[in-house]
Amino acid sequence: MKVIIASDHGGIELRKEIGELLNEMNIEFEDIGCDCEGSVDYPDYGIPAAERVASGEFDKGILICGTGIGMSIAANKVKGIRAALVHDIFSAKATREHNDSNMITMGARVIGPGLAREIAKTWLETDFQGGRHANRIGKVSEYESK
Ligand SMILES: O=C(CO)[C@H](O)[C@H](O)[C@H](O)COP(=O)(O)O
Repeated sequence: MKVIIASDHGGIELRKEIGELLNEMNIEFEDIGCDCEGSVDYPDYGIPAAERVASGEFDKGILICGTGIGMSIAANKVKGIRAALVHDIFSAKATREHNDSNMITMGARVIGPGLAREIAKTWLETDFQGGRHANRIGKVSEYESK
């Protein structure tokens, strides 16, 4: 599995924490920043990361901003991306099983590093269930392709 991670200025520390987790899990990943002193705009990092997941270069992506909301909105504009804003373990598991989410977003101003690590680990280790959920995802993809 190959994972891409990115954040804006609000998520730098948490993104580094997630990078450490990926190292511990022996998961190959690329960290595309930001490595910035001041403020940056989340679409400048979230959209390129989402494009690289949508293209198949990466299997999954983890995006972090202050709230996770901006990153989620931006990533979901990219065709083929199912980015889930997740701040609890139940949703982390459910969004893999039911939504086959290929990205998660988290807010570094919402949750702490311990929970963020557990969410990322759960999400990375959970498989899509297919079946009725595949039909539903198909309907979203069909609409997206119009
Ligand atoms: O949460 C975010 C977007 O949904 C961003 O990470 C920022 O935290 C938010 O936009 C606030 O930005 P600021 O420039 O740090 O005030």
